[in-house]
Amino acid sequence: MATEPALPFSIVSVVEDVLQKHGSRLSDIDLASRKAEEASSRRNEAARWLRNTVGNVGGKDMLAEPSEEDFRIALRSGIILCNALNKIQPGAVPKVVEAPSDIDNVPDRAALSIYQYFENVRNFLVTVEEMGLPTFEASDLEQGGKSSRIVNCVLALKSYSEWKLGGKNGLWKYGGNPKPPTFVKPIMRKNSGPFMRSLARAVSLGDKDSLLSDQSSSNDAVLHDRSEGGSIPSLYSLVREILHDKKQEEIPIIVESLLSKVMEEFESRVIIVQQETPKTPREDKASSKAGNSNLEAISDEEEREENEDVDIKQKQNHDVKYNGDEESRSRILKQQTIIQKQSENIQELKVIVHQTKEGMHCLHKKYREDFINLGKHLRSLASSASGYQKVLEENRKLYNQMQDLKGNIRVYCRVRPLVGQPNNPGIIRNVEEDSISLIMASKNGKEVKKTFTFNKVFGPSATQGEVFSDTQPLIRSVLDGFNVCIFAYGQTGSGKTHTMSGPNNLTEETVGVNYRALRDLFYLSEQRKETIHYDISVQMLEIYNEQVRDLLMTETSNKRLEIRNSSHNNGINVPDANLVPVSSTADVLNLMNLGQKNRAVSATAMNDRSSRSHSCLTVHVQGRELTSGNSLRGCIHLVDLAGSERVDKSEVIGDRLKEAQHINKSLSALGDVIASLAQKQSHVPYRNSKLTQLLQDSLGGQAKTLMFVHISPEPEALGESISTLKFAERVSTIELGAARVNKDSGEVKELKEQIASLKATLARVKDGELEHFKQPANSITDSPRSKSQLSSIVPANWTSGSRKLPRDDSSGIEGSKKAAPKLKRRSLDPEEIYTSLPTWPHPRAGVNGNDDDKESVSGNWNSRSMNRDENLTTDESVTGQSEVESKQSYSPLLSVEVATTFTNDSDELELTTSECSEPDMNWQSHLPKTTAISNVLASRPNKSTHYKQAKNLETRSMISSSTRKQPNLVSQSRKHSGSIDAKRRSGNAK
Ligand SMILES: Nc1ncnc2c1ncn2[C@@H]1O[C@H](COP(=O)(O)OP(=O)(O)OP(=O)(O)O)[C@@H](O)[C@H]1O
Repeated sequence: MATEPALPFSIVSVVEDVLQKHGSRLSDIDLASRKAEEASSRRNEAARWLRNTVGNVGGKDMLAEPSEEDFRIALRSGIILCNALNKIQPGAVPKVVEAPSDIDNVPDRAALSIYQYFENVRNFLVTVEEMGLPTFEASDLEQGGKSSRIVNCVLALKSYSEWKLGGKNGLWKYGGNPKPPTFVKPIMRKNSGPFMRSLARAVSLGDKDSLLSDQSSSNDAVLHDRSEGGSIPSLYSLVREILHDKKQEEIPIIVESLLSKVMEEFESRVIIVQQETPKTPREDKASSKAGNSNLEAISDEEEREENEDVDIKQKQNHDVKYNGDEESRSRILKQQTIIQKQSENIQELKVIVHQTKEGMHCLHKKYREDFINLGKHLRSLASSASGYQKVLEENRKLYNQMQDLKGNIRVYCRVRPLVGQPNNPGIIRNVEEDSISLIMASKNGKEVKKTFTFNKVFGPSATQGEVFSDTQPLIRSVLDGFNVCIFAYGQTGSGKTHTMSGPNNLTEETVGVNYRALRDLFYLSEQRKETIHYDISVQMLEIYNEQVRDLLMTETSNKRLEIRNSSHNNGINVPDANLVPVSSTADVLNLMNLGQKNRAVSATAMNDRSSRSHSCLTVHVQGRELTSGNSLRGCIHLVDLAGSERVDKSEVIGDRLKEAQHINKSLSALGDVIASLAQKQSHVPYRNSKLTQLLQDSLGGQAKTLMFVHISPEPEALGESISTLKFAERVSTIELGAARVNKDSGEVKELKEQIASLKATLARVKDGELEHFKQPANSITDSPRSKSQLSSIVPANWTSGSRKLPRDDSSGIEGSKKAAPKLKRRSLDPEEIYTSLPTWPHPRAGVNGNDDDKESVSGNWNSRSMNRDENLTTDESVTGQSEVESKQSYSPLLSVEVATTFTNDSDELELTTSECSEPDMNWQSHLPKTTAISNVLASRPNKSTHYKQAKNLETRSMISSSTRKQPNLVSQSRKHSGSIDAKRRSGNAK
């Protein structure tokens, strides 16, 4: 509920002003007669009441209308007063000294009066004061005293008596004019407080009636406590100061006049105040709100704070208005000013806070929008990344499909330039992109041009880089989990080693396929490192006289290495050979250097550095997809075959002859395998030679094969060249099924490894290879033996990425040169190469640094690997069974016959010897081509007349002369197979 606001001025201030304005005139008022009348009236009233109450005292009655002197004398003894008091309140004065009945006879009347005076008057005054009634001084009973105060006291008693007789209870409050403290020291009794407090309350703010009644009326009694305030002492003193020297009878008139003036002043001030009353803070706030839209957002809390401020101000205003102290008023005004300024500052701060909140809100909104947009952007990026991965997968798949369409056996032909005559074409007449024409002399002396077609033909001027550019896609397939075989075929001196390794003096331009292939592997694996982790390791093997040797051994060892089923050994078919991890091309060069040093080479009549052994650099790649954990493995065999020329030209005897026989045998076995693959026979005779065993996992439907056929342009090499080209042309017509990627999920891979390990252990136990059982050495880093070998191969400071063989390695090369003075070997010293190779950018990096994105890993690895797993055959070592097969399939012709014989048998042997015998292989029938290849091989010129030794004839009998002469190869081969076998057996017996 709303309360009336306090007035901005006090009663005291009004009375002060009125007194200042009219005080002098008040004193001029002649009120003597009125005062006298009023005093007489009041005295008579008091006298009558005493008379009625006390009656006769001492035989004398109080006069009804006594004079002032009579009234004083009558009361001077105190007896009437005490008796009157006891009448009102019995026992109030316990002992009243009565005057003797014969008071007139008392000798010392004056002394008795004094006695009475002291006892009765004192008791009366004390009691009256305790009752809260106005008192008077004892001297007022003497002559010259103020009888008006005695009258007041009596009238107060009368009023009290009437109040009490009226049956009222509680505290009786007297509003009369008490005795001023300045006249006499008040007698402070314990019960005097209530009377003084009631008087003080009566003269309070707005209680002008009580104030006036105090001074004027005889009905001075009941006043109501209606106000509170702290102005009583000031107001009291002001009025008292005006009235104290006035006569009793003048007071009512003075007060009346004063009151009227005060009323006028008061009313005028109220009017002024009402006119000047400022708008309330709430109204201010409302108008401020209307004018300032910014403040509309001020919260309720702020409004409450504002109201509190306003309340404080009002309270302070109130204090100021009602506090007459100018000093405190100015102090409060200062505080108000400060508060006002602070309030303004607060308002400014509130505006700033409001604006800041608005800004924060906007920022929050903006950030939220940005966040949402960022999320959308991220989602689209994630979607794009996912799509990109799918595109990559598809790209890889298409890439490998494209490779498949090109054929999994590809044949490239390369013609070496004529030695010392680079511009002399020799027997080569024309070289196209995919064909080569030779000039042959016919029987009648005319020249006959013979053309052969291949996947690619490189003329004498083709560079090493050009040759490799068409090989590169196969290298990438290795990282996609395919097996690849690249081998160089051709007669001695035709340039096989030049293509695979490079010439004697290696430069950036002249390094061969081996080095470039590994460099590509490292480059691509680095590009794919975000998705796939690759481990690359290398083996170097040599097949010499049908014995497998480790070219990475550091000590001379005649230990025969066994070739095993690679599926049992994590893709490694010669587990006992050193397998050296490599991480840079420098590692590769060092290893190739070591292998070159260990390679068995021997002099021949045709080429002082021709190798009479097959060398094979095998690179094993293990990949692990970082996201899925799937693993894949691929390997590439880089084979530099021994010379394919016929033995009679080599003019060798003894050991050289034996070497030639083994070489021919292995090359014939290679021809058998390829012919079988062309026939899509269920059995492929891989076991007929160490070479085909070694390359088994990289020949056929599981792999991609590239044959480099090398041709010498010399006229005297024409026969060998024609023979080689015919063989190669037939091979180039072979179409195999799609290659399969070797990819296992992590679980399948683990299980397969366990199975392979168990079966390998079982096989070794059967073979009595307990030592191997105890120390399986799949990797040079896995077995102590391999580690010791590695430490002997590699110096202690040879670490990955910076491996270099010491300088004295070249002395080792020199040593080998001394051992074989006719032989040269090319330098693979990394330092030599590096000094001649300033920088070696990736061939395609300059065009598009993201080749891998274009040609990448194939898809559906899992499905393929699962199919492959399901088709796993009985696990038996491929070793130890070649004898059986060699009897059945010795030459291409025989292989056709044998295949025809065994195709429907599907004996266990076939199932266990080749994964190519899987029933789901997509072989195509090319029977006429089979005849053709037979013709190619059979149509080799009968060089028996050139053989200078009878043993050479036996060697050449691998391809039956009678068969070669017959066009119907199949029937003829069948017809003569028995005699061929007889010849071979005879030769073997010799
Ligand atoms: N394309 C070529 N360009 C230039 N020189 C070549 C080329 N091919 C081979 N030669 C050179 O011909 C010679 C014989 O080559 P290479 O040793 O590579 O023959 P090969 O077939 O490996 O012989 P072998 O069977 O005895 O190992 C070497 O001096 C070699 O540098």
